[in-house]
Amino acid sequence: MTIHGSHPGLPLLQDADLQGKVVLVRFDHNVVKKGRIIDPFRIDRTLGTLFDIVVRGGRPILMTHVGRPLDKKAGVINTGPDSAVDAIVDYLESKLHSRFLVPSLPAGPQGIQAIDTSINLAIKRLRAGEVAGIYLPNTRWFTGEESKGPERQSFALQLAGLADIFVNDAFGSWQAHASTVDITQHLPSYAGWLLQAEIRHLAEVLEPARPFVAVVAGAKYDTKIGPINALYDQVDKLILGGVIYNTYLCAKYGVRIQGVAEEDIAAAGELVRKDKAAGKIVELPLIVESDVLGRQEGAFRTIPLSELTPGRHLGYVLDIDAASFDDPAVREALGQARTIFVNAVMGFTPHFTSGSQALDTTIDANRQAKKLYGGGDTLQEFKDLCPGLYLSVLDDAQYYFFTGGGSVLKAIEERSPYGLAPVAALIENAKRFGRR
Ligand SMILES: Nc1ncnc2c1ncn2[C@@H]1O[C@H](COP(=O)(O)OP(=O)(O)O)[C@@H](O)[C@H]1O
Ligand SMILES: O=C(OP(=O)(O)O)[C@H](O)COP(=O)(O)O
Repeated sequence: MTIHGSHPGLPLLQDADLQGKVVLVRFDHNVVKKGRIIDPFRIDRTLGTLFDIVVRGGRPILMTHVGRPLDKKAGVINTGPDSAVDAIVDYLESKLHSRFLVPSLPAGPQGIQAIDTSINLAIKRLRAGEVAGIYLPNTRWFTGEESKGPERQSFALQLAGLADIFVNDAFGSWQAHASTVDITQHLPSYAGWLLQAEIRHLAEVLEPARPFVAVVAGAKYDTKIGPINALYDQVDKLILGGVIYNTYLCAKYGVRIQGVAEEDIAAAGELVRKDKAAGKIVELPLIVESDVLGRQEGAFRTIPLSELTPGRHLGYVLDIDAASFDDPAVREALGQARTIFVNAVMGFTPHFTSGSQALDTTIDANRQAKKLYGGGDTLQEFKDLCPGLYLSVLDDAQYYFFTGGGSVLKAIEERSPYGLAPVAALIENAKRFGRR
């Protein structure tokens, strides 16, 4: 098996017979913040799959998750307009000049319990060609999507009942949920065009030209700390920022930073221990402390790491000072690299953006490295902060933009794209349905 070609057991959309079939397709259109599309890049990358399905006679039912509406502590799913798919549907309708139906399903505090029979009329209209597609509500609004109880199986079965075929084109959605994994137990399932392309490009981070430098920052500490620990073993240098860096600094220097939980500091301890022996982490030496969770003149300041004495309590740490990228060790790491993977929003957006901007321009100055970016917010920041650079490198062979950041980290942790649970589920499905 090689990751340059596709896994021989991966069922491919191009091999599916779609004529007259209802095709349930899972995308990662998770690009909506507070009800508005921030950057449609992830949607645009899936239009080829949608076109292919329709052109070959398939009738599509689309689905995606948006945000993280499940409040794990309260056990409540927030089904408000902020995490609705409506903005995605508006975008598709204006881009494709087509109409999509969004079924309205009743939701309680635990989300949507079931797909009721009102969907049948929508499917009838879909089959009759009266609408271009159906777009289901946010998958994470359904009780069963992330549940560990029987609701999960029942949601997967209800989804399967809507369609003849399942297609996964949601590279960014690596978490094993009902709409990415369990559904494959019930329908013949295939990898879409985007998923296939992303898997091919993963070879560049799984078998990288060295030195290989990863820059990881942002806010999703809970799901990224495990993969970062594994990533550490495979990189030559690691640069951290954002909330992830804050937890590392607490563990390393014995300081406390406002908003950083004790259990997160404990989890970062493993990284600190590893780095004592291997010394791969290149520290950004200047951090920005703020008294408020926002930007207020006079309320924030730059602190050098040399002032982090044990026991010191800092306020919020909300950015990396851009001058950190003039540090010789940082310049050397980013300047000498042959492969750079970036899943890194360096500061608390939209208030603090200097760190991310300095990162992007420093990386671009390395003309020999392959530069691979991944992550919804990471790409959006790149585009917003360096619009000229972003446009000029979109078709540059030295750059590649993945539609998921956590997915790339997870694949590195698994050392293979086929270790991603939704991809493994497709391979299992092909065996079960006897197609490979
Ligand atoms: N120091 C910080 N404190 C709080 N939030 C931060 C900090 N640094 C970055 N962030 C936030 O991290 C988010 C991006 O993180 P994440 O979702 O993990 O990135 P991506 O979508 O690129 O994978 C942004 O909303 C940004 O505001
Ligand atoms: O935005 C996403 O991931 P990313 O921020 O790591 O790129 C994906 O939609 C996955 O979202 P999740 O991390 O809430 O499962």
